[in-house]
Amino acid sequence: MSILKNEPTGDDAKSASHNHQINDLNNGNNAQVPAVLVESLLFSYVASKPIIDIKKWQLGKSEQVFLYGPSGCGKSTLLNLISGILSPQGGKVSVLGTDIARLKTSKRDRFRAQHIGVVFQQFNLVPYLSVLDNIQLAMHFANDDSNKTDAMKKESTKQQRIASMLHALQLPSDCILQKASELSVGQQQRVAIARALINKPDVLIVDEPTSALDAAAKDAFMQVLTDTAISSNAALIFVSHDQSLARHFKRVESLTDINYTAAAMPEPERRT
Ligand SMILES: Nc1ncnc2c1ncn2[C@@H]1O[C@H](COP(=O)(O)OP(=O)(O)OP(=O)(O)O)[C@@H](O)[C@H]1O
Repeated sequence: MSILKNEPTGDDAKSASHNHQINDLNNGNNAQVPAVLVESLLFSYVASKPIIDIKKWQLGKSEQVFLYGPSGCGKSTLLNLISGILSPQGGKVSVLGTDIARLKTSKRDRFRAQHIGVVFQQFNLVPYLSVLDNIQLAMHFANDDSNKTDAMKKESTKQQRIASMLHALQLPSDCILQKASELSVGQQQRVAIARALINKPDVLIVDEPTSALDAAAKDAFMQVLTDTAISSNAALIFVSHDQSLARHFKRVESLTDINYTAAAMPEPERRT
């Protein structure tokens, strides 16, 4: 599925903005800089109950990891820290060398839109919008007005790019104008991947979106997800409690092994 790398796009604008931002911030275009680096990370929702305590964890550029752990061990919390939705009380998360929590809100939102793609458990598609509009919304948030090129502005180019992405994800071309709510669960998952990848993120974060699928559909979803992440050159963090999905990954880790707090928590699933 090399089309994701070859289609005509507003990439010039994106990479100019990308390089400028990364050079400015922390020299993140250096191949040595990991996609994600977690150092001495501490987070709690309430002071007396720390949820995340990770000394060091990292993910290389284009690397794929399966991170599993029981319900409540902090998987979604960690993903929210990595994507800058939550800010830690201690330590830091660097994405491409940038300490995302230290960016001002508007820069953080732009950085997230340009460099991080997220597929949520519930997909978070806008149900009454078409597939096209759902994906264009993500493109809009990543758009850097100061670096817009004519190509990026052209509606037809955007639509062509979305159509290529949907094709790569094996979605029928006529679904592009359908409302998200009219699609099957499996189709919605693929649209959620398309939306997460449309801005060519450096890091793709996927939070257990397979629970509604049967075994065969899960396998097909995992295959298309990992293939698309590879062809997009995105590092992939996939979290789940379902260890049967681990076989799709070379790197498999338990969050309870890297998170001191989770390891110390009395989880019902580990007591049995
Ligand atoms: N907004 C919040 N305020 C307070 N506590 C929270 C909040 N969100 C999550 N928690 C708690 O933090 C812990 C970790 O939650 P989190 O959602 O990260 O776990 P998870 O591993 O993703 O779980 P699941 O697999 O069920 O989605 C849980 O004990 C949860 O109750």
